[in-house]
Amino acid sequence: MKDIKHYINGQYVGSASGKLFDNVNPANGKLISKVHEAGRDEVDAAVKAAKAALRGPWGRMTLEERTSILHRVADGINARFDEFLEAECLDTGKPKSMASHIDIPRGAANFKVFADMIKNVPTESFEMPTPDGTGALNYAVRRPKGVIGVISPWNLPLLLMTWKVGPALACGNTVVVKPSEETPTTTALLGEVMKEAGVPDGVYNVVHGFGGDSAGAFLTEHPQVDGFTFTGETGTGEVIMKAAAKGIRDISLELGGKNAGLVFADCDMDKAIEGTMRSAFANCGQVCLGTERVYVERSIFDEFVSRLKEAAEGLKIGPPDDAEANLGPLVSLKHREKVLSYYQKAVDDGATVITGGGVPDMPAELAGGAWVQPTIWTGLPEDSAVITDEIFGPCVHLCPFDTEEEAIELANSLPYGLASAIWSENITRAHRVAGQVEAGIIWVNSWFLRDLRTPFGGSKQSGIGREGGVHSLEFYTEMKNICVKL
Ligand SMILES: NC(=O)C1=CN([C@@H]2O[C@H](COP(=O)(O)OP(=O)(O)OC[C@H]3O[C@@H](n4cnc5c(N)ncnc54)[C@H](O)[C@@H]3O)[C@@H](O)[C@H]2O)C=CC1
Ligand SMILES: O=C(O)/C=C/C=C(\O)C(=O)O
Repeated sequence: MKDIKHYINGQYVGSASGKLFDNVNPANGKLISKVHEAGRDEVDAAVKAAKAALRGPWGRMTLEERTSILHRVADGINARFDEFLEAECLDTGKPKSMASHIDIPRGAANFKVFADMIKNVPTESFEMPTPDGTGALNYAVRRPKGVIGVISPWNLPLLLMTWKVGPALACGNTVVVKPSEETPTTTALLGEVMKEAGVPDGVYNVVHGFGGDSAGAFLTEHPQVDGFTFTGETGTGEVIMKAAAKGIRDISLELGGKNAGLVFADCDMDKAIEGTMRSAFANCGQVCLGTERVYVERSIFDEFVSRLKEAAEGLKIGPPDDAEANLGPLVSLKHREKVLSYYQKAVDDGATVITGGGVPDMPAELAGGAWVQPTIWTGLPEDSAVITDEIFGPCVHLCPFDTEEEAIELANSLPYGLASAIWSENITRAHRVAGQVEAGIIWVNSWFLRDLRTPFGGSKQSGIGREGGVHSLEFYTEMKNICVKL
């Protein structure tokens, strides 16, 4: 049985405690590997290696050298594409058809895009008058922030981890990554690619383990980490924020959501159905940008419900290797328990179950997997927990509205503000509504269309800060102003 070790200072090392935990395939419940759980000592060694590497060859490299290495990292991921794909799909159960188009290519792109960006983004400069008439020149330079603690989730493991590691390294930082305990493999594998690409030892470190009282907490409590970037649940974000406050460390938090889709009667129905299918069911509903509540203008409500039902019932549930499958399992049986508890709650709160609501029949070899049916409800009151909580499953509640004002009010009614999808062919309305929905990311007539140069993050309880484009560079660097009296 394969064991997955930490990657510290350029070496794979096991835990001194000998503590290992199981990494289970969610498609069949079988053990994939054993994973070393880091104690405080391994986390300390990783942070110290990262600190030392800042002063080593990495810190002395020219921008050109550093960015060429990051291009080699991207090329290295692509060269081992099938290995990354296999590992990601074993850990998550997601269809290979999806991971080969989204997860793995984005893992490589996250290095290339930010390596190119850091070379091309200017900094500011201001000339100023002085009383003696000679003047002064101010100019800003970027310096790395230091050691960045990266705590990443399980839903898009390689994509979301590299979304942080790519810009952090492009800006000259070093990192200690704590991947989700559910999906450790691709983060571990990336250590090999880093080595092959010539990334100096200590620049990229990985420690495995859980959150509280384990590797995650040990990392956030470590005083030599200079900043933290995290994607995951809002409650976890609060805990990390508290830990970061000690020592005044910077944070970037991309947290939970309960995003609204708004479908107006003047939409292109085919596009709205196709888009809502993806925003409700892609990655088995485990995308923070997904729309678990969709409000549909009353005049097209019945048609929308029946067409979405037909499309959802056409989804093919299956394991990663099934080329026809477009719905994999949830990440774990534990997560399925949570999702199924909301399926039950929906019934208790009086929902009409349009489709799904339970566990599908699967062949015997997949019976131990974390399968759930794609589910559509109508008829729930807006204060039901099914409407107010992030479920993170393949489910959506559909609710009719009568006016644009009502749709906006419904979209804005929750304390989250991550994303929204608006469906309307009336461009004036689309702009007007987009401007009023309280969320960091609004898609009009699309969903999850990503340009990595754009600001990405949530408002309200969906996060603090923005990453993407120059916003990543802002977070991963310290801007220093140099004022020269002429
Ligand atoms: N992308 C997103 O927005 C995600 C949202 N979620 C939501 O969170 C719910 C729970 O899933 P979890 O995996 O438990 O999410 P989580 O937020 O607890 O875990 C995400 C990462 O944070 C780490 N972590 C947890 N507690 C920590 C702590 N005290 N200190 C430092 N690191 C810590 C975990 O080990 C993991 O690497 C899901 O049902 C879903 O609703 C989960 C994963 C991703
Ligand atoms: O950066 C992206 O394109 C995707 C982001 C998705 C999440 O942050 C998520 O699902 O957690």
